[in-house]
Amino acid sequence: MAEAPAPRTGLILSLNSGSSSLKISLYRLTSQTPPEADAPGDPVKLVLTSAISGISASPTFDFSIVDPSAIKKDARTAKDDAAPDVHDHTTAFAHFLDYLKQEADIDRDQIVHVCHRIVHGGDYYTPVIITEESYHHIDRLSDLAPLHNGAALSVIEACLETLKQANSIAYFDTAFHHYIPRHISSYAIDQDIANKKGLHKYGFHGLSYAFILRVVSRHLQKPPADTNLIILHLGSGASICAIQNGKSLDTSMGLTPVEGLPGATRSGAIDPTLIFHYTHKAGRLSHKETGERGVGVTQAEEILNKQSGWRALAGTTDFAAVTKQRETNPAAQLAFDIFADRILNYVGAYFVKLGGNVDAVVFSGGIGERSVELRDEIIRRSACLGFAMDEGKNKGVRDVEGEVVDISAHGGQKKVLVCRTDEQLEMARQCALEEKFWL
Ligand SMILES: Nc1ncnc2c1ncn2[C@@H]1O[C@H](COP(=O)(O)OP(=O)(O)O)[C@@H](O)[C@H]1O
Ligand SMILES: CC(=O)OP(=O)(O)O
Ligand SMILES: [Mg+2]
Repeated sequence: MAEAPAPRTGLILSLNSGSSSLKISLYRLTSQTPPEADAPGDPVKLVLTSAISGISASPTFDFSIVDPSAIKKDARTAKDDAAPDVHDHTTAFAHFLDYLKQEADIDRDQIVHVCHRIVHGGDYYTPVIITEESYHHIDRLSDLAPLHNGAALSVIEACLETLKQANSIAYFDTAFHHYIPRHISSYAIDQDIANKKGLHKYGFHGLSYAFILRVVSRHLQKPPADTNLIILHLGSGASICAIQNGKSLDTSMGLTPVEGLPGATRSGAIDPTLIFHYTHKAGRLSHKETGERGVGVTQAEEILNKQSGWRALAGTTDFAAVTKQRETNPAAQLAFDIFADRILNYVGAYFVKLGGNVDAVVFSGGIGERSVELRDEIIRRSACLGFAMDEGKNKGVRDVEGEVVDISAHGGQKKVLVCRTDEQLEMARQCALEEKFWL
């Protein structure tokens, strides 16, 4: 007789090191027995959530306990929104651990797995437990994601030190894009060199796209494998993905997250030779602090990743401020207009690539979920593709309540949706369902 699987207990901590934020969620398993992958409901239940935003500008801190049984009796009542002692992902994580100790009735030893969002996985396409080998693999890719991999590794190091009993597991943004057809993921360069050095489109925000595909297809009452979408993930880093029959067909980011749309501090796509006219020191190593772990990047990479985007155009990394300042500040108007223009380039191209077979255009990410003005601009200007939005519904969505909100105009041929993405839940869910992590 087959042996019954061991009961599963414990907590899963999910950490999402974004370029401007550290988002953290803690979950309990909903069942001690292994759930089916297609079972309704989530295999995990949220206990608490925390976010440190604006990490390198003016950090703010949010901490909220969802499960009342996890609230500590003598919790301090003051909850600081500013986090002056935070200046990078390591100090952000330390700030969270301090709050966890003070506010939550949680035995840290119950945390069995810590899921880490790793932006660049190179040729790793499935989640891996952090070992010396996988750690060095991620480290070697740091210069292909200079705002991300190093920051995530610093948080991994802190976890290995403070949560010794837990496995640290890496989940890769790049995995979702693994099956992009070769003629779309290849650059028109010497293929021997491209293959030897892994120079192709990887694509990012994959955990977000996986989450959105799942909840939007459920909302549309279609199997994911029959769902076709144009998803806009617009945050400090912004990208767009064309989903055909539940798979990534194309996405705007490339070898690195700098390709495609501009962002808070990133240029987005430029003529690749521009950088040599911008500075004659493009290839030299940057003398500036190159991230928490001092990853060596060139001046070109420093300029295109950290000194461009809204920061360079409008003097702020906050797109809400860019939007607000438009009336009085032409530089802010230019930043807004450039973003809208580049987004429209992809909406048009992906609509054509999908042969017009698009169930919905979906807005997500910090900007996509909150900017009434940007959604209005994009949908108004893509009306020729059959998208139409209800102005009242659009204005009503400041913060998405629930996972998906339909803001389409009545009678519109194609749906316009806003989806609150949740990369932490996507990782925790995959972790709970992955048998090999629970043996
Ligand atoms: N009300 C708002 N209107 C427009 N943009 C906003 C608003 N609130 C937040 N944002 C933008 O969202 C960005 C954060 O996006 P998010 O996806 O959470 O970040 P990250 O890229 O670090 O994961 C902020 O930098 C800010 O520009
Ligand atoms: C890939 C990327 O740019 O991620 P984020 O938007 O979280 O910084
Ligand atoms: Mg993000």
